[in-house]
Amino acid sequence: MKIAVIGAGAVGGVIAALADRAGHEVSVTARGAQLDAIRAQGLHLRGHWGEHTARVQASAVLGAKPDLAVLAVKAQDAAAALDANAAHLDGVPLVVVQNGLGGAEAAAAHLPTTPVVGALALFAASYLSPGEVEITTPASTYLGRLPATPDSVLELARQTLGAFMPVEVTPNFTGAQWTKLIVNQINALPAITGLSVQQTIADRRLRAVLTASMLEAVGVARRRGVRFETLLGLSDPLLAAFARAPRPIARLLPRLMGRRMGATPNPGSTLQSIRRGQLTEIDHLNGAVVAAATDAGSRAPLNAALVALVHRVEAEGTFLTPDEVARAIPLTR
Ligand SMILES: NC(=O)C1=CN([C@@H]2O[C@H](COP(=O)(O)OP(=O)(O)OC[C@H]3O[C@@H](n4cnc5c(N)ncnc54)[C@H](OP(=O)(O)O)[C@@H]3O)[C@@H](O)[C@H]2O)C=CC1
Ligand SMILES: CC(C)(CO)C(=O)C(=O)O
Repeated sequence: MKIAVIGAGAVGGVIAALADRAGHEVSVTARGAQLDAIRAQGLHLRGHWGEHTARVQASAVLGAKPDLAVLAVKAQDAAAALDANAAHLDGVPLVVVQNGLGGAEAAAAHLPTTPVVGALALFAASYLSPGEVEITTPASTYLGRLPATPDSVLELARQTLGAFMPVEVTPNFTGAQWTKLIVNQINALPAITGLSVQQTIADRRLRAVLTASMLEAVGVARRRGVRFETLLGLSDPLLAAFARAPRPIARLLPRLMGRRMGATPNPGSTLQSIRRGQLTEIDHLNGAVVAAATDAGSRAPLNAALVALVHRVEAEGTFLTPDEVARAIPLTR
């Protein structure tokens, strides 16, 4: 099958390399040093799903219509990437792999003649040098149909991707987006401190901030009537118990999440953008919690403070120490 991946970074690079290893005819779009490296020496995958060098067709924009396309750019780049490739996406099933709320829905609204499947990657991947992608934690990718997407398109995506990577389908995609957004509360602190996800969770001061921001995000979701989908060990009843638990008990949940992530250092996708000197996706992660709170007539001050600190690091290029974070985000409990 002809599979195109738009945005062959960490997640897109993994999917493209796995599709190539499975024998598909793969084309990717990329830019800058990543495009040059893929053209010159292929796309090299390593980590939990083995080693593979994929010699794929690489360009700045797609040159032909594929049978299935995957969009794997950060949220802030999605509209421009869709516009640039729109000529070859008309009627083509498109899997949108994006954290945050509403990425798949926005893509579907942007390209009304393209049937869209939403996807949440639960695996963790790093792209820290051009042409090299690494799986740091293996896990499934959850797929969900949008209201206007035919079942046959979801089934095509499930069968095609599921043949070379672990895939699950959920009927509660909104709930899955919210559970993943709770998991992605882990993204901001590594971007602020330069520490890995595992180091962040191991630090008592940072774990306290993380727990508090997760509790705030769970509260916002509840006020909006969200039923969390079960993923990565987080379920609706578990998150309800987390919200009710005394704070020292609640702080065990990030520890559990860290343990599930394993020992390979995971910078998270937001710190990876900082390390590459790029703007981050934070407005679509903690920023989405702030927007959802505002929509529900309430506030999410901790999530807003984390967004502001990530923007400060983007602008100044200097990480904060855990003590500086604790001073910048004083907790009442
Ligand atoms: N990394 C991870 O572990 C996980 C990430 N996610 C989510 O998946 C999505 C993708 O993240 P991730 O793979 O980490 O991001 P990356 O930044 O690693 O990859 C995106 C790639 O797309 C490129 N790109 C952006 N716009 C265009 C364009 N118009 N044309 C061609 N290439 C383009 C980027 O180039 P450039 O580098 O120049 O910006 C980059 O190489 C995000 O929503 C993220 O939150 C979900 C689960 C895990
Ligand atoms: C869950 C996590 C942190 C995995 O790396 C992720 O989704 C991200 O980095 O954006």
